[in-house]
Amino acid sequence: MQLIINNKVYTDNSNEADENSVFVVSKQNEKFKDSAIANGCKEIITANELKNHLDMSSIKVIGITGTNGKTTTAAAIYSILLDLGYKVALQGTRGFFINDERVEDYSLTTPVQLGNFAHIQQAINNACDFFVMEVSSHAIEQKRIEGLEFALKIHTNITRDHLDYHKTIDEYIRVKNSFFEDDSKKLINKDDNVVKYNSTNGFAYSLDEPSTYKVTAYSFKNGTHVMFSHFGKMHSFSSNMMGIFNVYNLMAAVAAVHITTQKPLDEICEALEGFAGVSGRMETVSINPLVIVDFAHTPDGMKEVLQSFPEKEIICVFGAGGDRDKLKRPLMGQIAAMYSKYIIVTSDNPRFEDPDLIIQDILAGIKNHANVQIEINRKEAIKKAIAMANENSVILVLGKGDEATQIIYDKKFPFSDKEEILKHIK
Ligand SMILES: CC(=O)N[C@H]1[C@@H](OP(=O)(O)OP(=O)(O)OC[C@H]2O[C@@H](n3ccc(=O)[nH]c3=O)[C@H](O)[C@@H]2O)O[C@H](CO)[C@@H](O)[C@@H]1O[C@H](C)C(=O)N[C@@H](C)C(=O)N[C@H](CCC(=O)O)C(=O)O
Ligand SMILES: Nc1ncnc2c1ncn2[C@@H]1O[C@H](COP(=O)(O)OP(=O)(O)OP(=O)(O)O)[C@@H](O)[C@H]1O
Ligand SMILES: N[C@H](CCC[C@H](N)C(=O)O)C(=O)O
Ligand SMILES: [Mg+2]
Repeated sequence: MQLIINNKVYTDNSNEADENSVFVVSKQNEKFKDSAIANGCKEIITANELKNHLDMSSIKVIGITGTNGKTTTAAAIYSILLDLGYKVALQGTRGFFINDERVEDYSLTTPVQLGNFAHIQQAINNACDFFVMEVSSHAIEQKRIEGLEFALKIHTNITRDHLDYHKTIDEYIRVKNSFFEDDSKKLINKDDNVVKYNSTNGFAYSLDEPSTYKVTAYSFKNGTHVMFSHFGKMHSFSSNMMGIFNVYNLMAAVAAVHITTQKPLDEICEALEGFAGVSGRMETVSINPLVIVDFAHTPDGMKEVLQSFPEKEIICVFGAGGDRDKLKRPLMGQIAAMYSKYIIVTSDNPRFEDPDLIIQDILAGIKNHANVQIEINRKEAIKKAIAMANENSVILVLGKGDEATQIIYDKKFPFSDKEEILKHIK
C-alpha cells in the first residue's frame, strides 16, 4: 500500500521501498524492515509517527467498534451529520463514501493503516469536517488504526465473531476492549456487561442501566418511536427502522452527534428522521409476501432479528460463511429453530469449505428437523421460501445483506439476495 504526502511516497511494503520512499514500519511488516533497507530505503518511520506527517487537525475521526451494529450506527451518524450541513466521509463494510458519493466499493471493513490515512487525506481534500469509520476486531489486533486520534470512540456490543481469527472468546473480548483503554472520548452501551473501558471522558447510552443518554420508552407502532432522557431533560426521535437492536444503534448515533457537535438534541433527533436505514440491514424487499433481507451472520445478530417478528410465522433462510468461525454454526441453527416456524438451511459464502459440511455444522444445533429443509443452492432456497409463504409469514433471508456476490473458492460470482427474491415475487 502506498500513500503520497507532499510529493513523498510512503509505503508499508518493502518491495515498493527505495531511496526515494519512506518505509512505515507496522506490527504487520516489521519482519520486512531489513529488506526495505536492502532495497535502498533510507527513511524509516514507525506506524505511530505517521500522524506527524499528515495534518489531520481539520477533521474529527469517529470510530465505531462492536460485534454487530457498526455499519448501521456509522451510516446513521453519517446521515445525521450530512443533514445538519456538515461535510462527512464514511468508511466501512459497504465501502468508502464522501458527502453522499460512493468513492470506493467494498474492500475491508477497516483498511490497513496507509489505507485509512489515504482515505482521511481524501476526506480532508474534500473539506470534510468528520471521518466516520467502522473499526473491526482484525483492525484493532493488527494495529491498522495506529496513529489515528479519535474525537469519539463508540461501542455497540460485544458478543462473538471471527473466532476463526481470534481463536478464543476471551481474546476477542480483550481485543475489542483494548480500543477503549485510553483517555479518548468514548460512548459505551451500558447494557453490555462484557465491555471494559477507561471511564475518563466516558459517556454512556442504554435502555436498562442508568446512563447519559437513557432510553425511557419506545414503541414499534407505525415505525419506531423512542423517548430518552439526557440529564433529566426528555427528548424523542422516530425512525422507520425496526427492532430493539436498532433502538440501540439510533440512540448511539444521536448521542455521538451530540457529543461531537454540541448541536441541540432536538435538532439532531429531527435530522435522524431523514435516515432511511442501510441496504441489506432489515431491508423490506417485498410486502406481500413479507420478505426481509438482513446481514445477520452471528448468533446474537440472528437472535435480534428473529425476535423482531413475534406475531409472524417466520420462514428463515440462512447459511454460514466458509473459512469463518465454525463454532457459531450450531448456535445459529439453535437460535433459528427457537424462533422460526420453518427453516431452509442453504449456502452463504462457502469459500474453500464444502457447503454440505457447513450445512451439517448448522444442523448439529437443531434438535427437531421436522420443519427443516436443506437446499444447498441459495437461489432455490429463496424460491422455495417464497412458494411456501402465506399471509401470516415473514421470510427472513439472512447472512449476506447487500452483498453483491457469492464467494465460492476464491471466485466471486454475481449474487444478490434482493434480486433473487424479486425474481419470484408476482
Ligand atoms: C486475515 C487478515 O486479516 N489478513 C490481513 C493481513 O494479511 P497478512 O498477514 O497475510 O499480510 P501480508 O500479506 O503478510 O502483509 C503484511 C504486511 O507486510 C508487508 N509486506 C509483505 C510482504 C513483503 O515481502 N514485504 C512487506 O513489507 C505488507 O505490505 C503488509 O504491510 O495483513 C494484510 C495487510 O496488512 C491485510 O490486507 C490482510 O487482510 C486480508 C486481505 C483480509 O481478508 N482480512 C479480513 C479477514 C479482514 O480484515 N476482515 C475484517 C472484518 C470483516 C468484517 O467482519 O466485516 C475487516 O476489517 O475487513
Ligand atoms: N446493535 C445490534 N445488536 C445486535 N445485532 C445487531 C445490532 N445492529 C445490527 N444487528 C444485526 O447484525 C447485523 C449486522 O449489522 P451491521 O452490518 O450494522 O453490523 P456490523 O458490526 O457492521 O457487522 P460486520 O462486522 O459484519 O460488518 C444486522 O443485519 C442485524 O441483524
Ligand atoms: N464481511 C464479513 C461478514 C461476512 C458475512 C457472511 N456473508 C460470510 O461470508 O461469513 C466477513 O468477511 O467476515
Ligand atoms: Mg460492518
